[in-house]
This record gives sequence, C-alpha cells and structure tokens, in this order.
Amino acid sequence: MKYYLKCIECGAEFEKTEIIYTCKKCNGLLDVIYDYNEIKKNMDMNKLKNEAPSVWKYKDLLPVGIEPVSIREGGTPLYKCDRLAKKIGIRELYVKHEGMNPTGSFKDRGMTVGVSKAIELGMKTVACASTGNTSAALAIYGAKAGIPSVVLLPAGKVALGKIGQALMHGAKVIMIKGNFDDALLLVRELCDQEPIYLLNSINPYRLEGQKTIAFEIVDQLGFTVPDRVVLPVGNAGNITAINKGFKEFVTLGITDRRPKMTGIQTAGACPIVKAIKSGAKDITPEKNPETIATAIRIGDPVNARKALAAIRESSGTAESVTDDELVQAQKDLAQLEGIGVEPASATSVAGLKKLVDMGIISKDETVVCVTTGHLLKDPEEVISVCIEPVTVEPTIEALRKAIFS
Ligand SMILES: Cc1ncc(COP(=O)(O)O)c(C=O)c1O
Ligand SMILES: N[C@@H](CCOP(=O)(O)O)C(=O)O
Repeated sequence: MKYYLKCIECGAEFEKTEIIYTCKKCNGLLDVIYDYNEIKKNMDMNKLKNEAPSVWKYKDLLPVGIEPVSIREGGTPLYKCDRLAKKIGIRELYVKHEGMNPTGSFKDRGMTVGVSKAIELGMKTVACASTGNTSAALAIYGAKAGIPSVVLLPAGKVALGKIGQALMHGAKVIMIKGNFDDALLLVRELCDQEPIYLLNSINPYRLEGQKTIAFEIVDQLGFTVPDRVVLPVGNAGNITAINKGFKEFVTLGITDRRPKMTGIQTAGACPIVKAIKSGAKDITPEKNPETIATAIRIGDPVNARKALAAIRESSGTAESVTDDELVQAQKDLAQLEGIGVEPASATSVAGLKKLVDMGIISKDETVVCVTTGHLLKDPEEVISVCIEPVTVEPTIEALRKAIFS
C-alpha cells in the first residue's frame, strides 16, 4: 500500500521506511497520508458493511504490511444509554466503551498497529512514557511480539491495575521522580539516542490504530454519523486520531459529514481547554497538573497542535470539569447504565452534562461519549469515592439489620 509521512507544519514529506517521530526540518508533528483513490478503487463495500467491527477489519486504511501483532482489539460495544440521556437531558446518547479492549483501554488499538510497525521496521525494543494505560498496552503487545519493552512512569501517580499489567506482562518498569511530561521528554531523548522504537502518541503510526474508533462508531450506527463525539483529552492523540478517521470516511465517500469533536479535561490539567476558549494558536503548558484522573494528569500535551486543529475544523469545543463532577459521572455510568469506567473516562459524560446545562450542546443532538478505560484499572480511586462495605456477624438478624435499617 502507498503511504508516506507529512509534516503538519511545513508540509515536508518522508518515506514510510524512515524511523522518525517528528519533522526532520521543523520538528512539527507528522501525519500518515494514503493514496485515497487507490484505497477507494480496492474497497470491499460488502466486507465493510457486513464484517463485525475490529481494528483489523479496516486494514486497508492502516499502515502495516505484515501479519499484525494482535490480541483481538477493537470491536468494543456502542451502548445506547437512555437512562443516562434522560438524566443529562438529551435525546440520544451512546457510549463507546473502550474499556472492553483486551487490556481495558483504547491504547490497544494504537499498540496493535504501533508494535506491528516496530516489527515491520526491524526494531528490537519498544518504549514509552505513560500515565499507565499506554504502558499496559505496550507491555502486552511487546510480550505478544516477543520483544522487550521499557516503560517510564511518573512515580506515585499511576493507578494500581495499570502498574500490575505492565509488570506481569514483563515490561522493564521505571519510575521517574517527576510527572508524565518529564517522563515523555526523557523517553524521547532515550529513543533518539538508542535503537529503541518510541510508541507514545507522537508516533503517527500508533495514532492510525486509534482512528478505528471513528470507523466503528459509524459502522455501529448503521453507517450514519453522530452530531458530536465527546471524549477525555490528555496527551491529545486520541481526539486527533478519531477526527482523522471520520475525515477519511468522508474522503472515501462512505459518509458525507463529520461530528463535532469535543474534548474534555479536568480543571487541574486543561491547557487545551484554555487555548480553545481564548482562541490561542498554541497551548500554554501547565507545570503542575493535578487531578484524581491520573490518566489525563498531563500539562504539556504533545499532540496539542493536531488536537486544536481537529476541534476547530470540526466546529467542536472543549470544556473542563472538576474532579467531583467526574466522580458523579463515573457513578452515573456505573449505576444507571452498568458501564464501569476509570476516572479519566468519566470526564466525557461529566463534560457532556456541563455543556448541555450551559446550552452549548443542544438537547436534540445525537451524541457519542467515548469511555476510554475500564473501572478495574483504578480500584483505589473506586474505594476512595464509594461508601465502605459493612461488616456484620454471620447471623440472619445482623444481616437483616444491615440491609433493612
Ligand atoms: C483512560 C484514558 N483516557 C483518556 C486519555 C487521554 O487520551 P489522549 O492522551 O490521547 O488525549 C488517556 C491517556 O492519555 C487515558 O489513559
Ligand atoms: N494516558 C496516557 C498518557 C499518554 O500516552 P500517549 O502515548 O497516548 O500519548 C497513558 O496511558 O500513558
């Protein structure tokens, strides 16, 4: 398949065989560009309409030419959430639950493509910085591929389940005395100096896997497009990737419009929201991001330039929510719809509610919220925000008392 890398800033083009993460001329972010006419010519519409969704269903739009390193990622449920919609006050709400991926987050979509690409390029070791989920996914796909993985985590700020995954799947886990942004700078330096393949979202190939969320949403809505997609934003790769997916379906003539991309951050870590609200060209990095949603505790999102463009060109918006608001949304998802998510994921629903209350999102819109990670990722947060279980003597009287009084 024909494709190449193109700088989003200066337009410089690079061969698909080059091992680069940013533009060699201006250091801008890179995009993967395909020959859409060729893809269109060879597109199997019958397969597209009838095969069950999964990342590799869309392999004609993915930059991998080998048998992929896969553990059946994607094909996550799109739930119609009428009780939650009623509580928020909108007509039609869906939740795309990415927590149902093999490692419990959307990162698997990126890593199945990213680690496959590493193998195709002949790389022997992979690495990332992570707030947790990226490291879990890298460890698992590295294990499946049979190559070592190195993960740098901000010490003391990663949810337990994610560290457990990275350790058990055999990654070299290194705690950095700093935040995620510090860890990312460090791992970029390492990968520039050593033959280690960087698989954070600055790697344009990894983001290609994540655009399949858009393809699946269209697929699962019977080849229609929602008015709006709302999702959490941290390092800002996912909102960029999903927007690219929707754009590609329009380019290929599969759909005829795109949803408004709406990014949600927390009040303690919201550089993208501030830039959108002020109309600034760039973000101002935040030095000390802080939030209960450790997955998006990020002050200097590396994909900010792509994400700001995605939000603006899709006529979307961005909003911040408090930790209290996201915990309430996490409970609503769990108790009204049976959808268990980690704190960062619940920002999508909290943000939707806030934007509906503010009158910015119309009650008549069809909205898809993306819930990015599973509840079991962060059991400590769950325990800290829920009522403690009661302990009773093993008698029917004590049991009755505990239940009925
Ligand atoms: C659970 C979860 N939700 C949301 C995000 C934010 O995604 P992105 O960094 O692509 O903006 C992340 C990671 O950053 C995450 O782990
Ligand atoms: N939440 C992310 C942080 C950024 O990872 P990225 O590689 O997608 O930029 C994580 O899980 O580590």
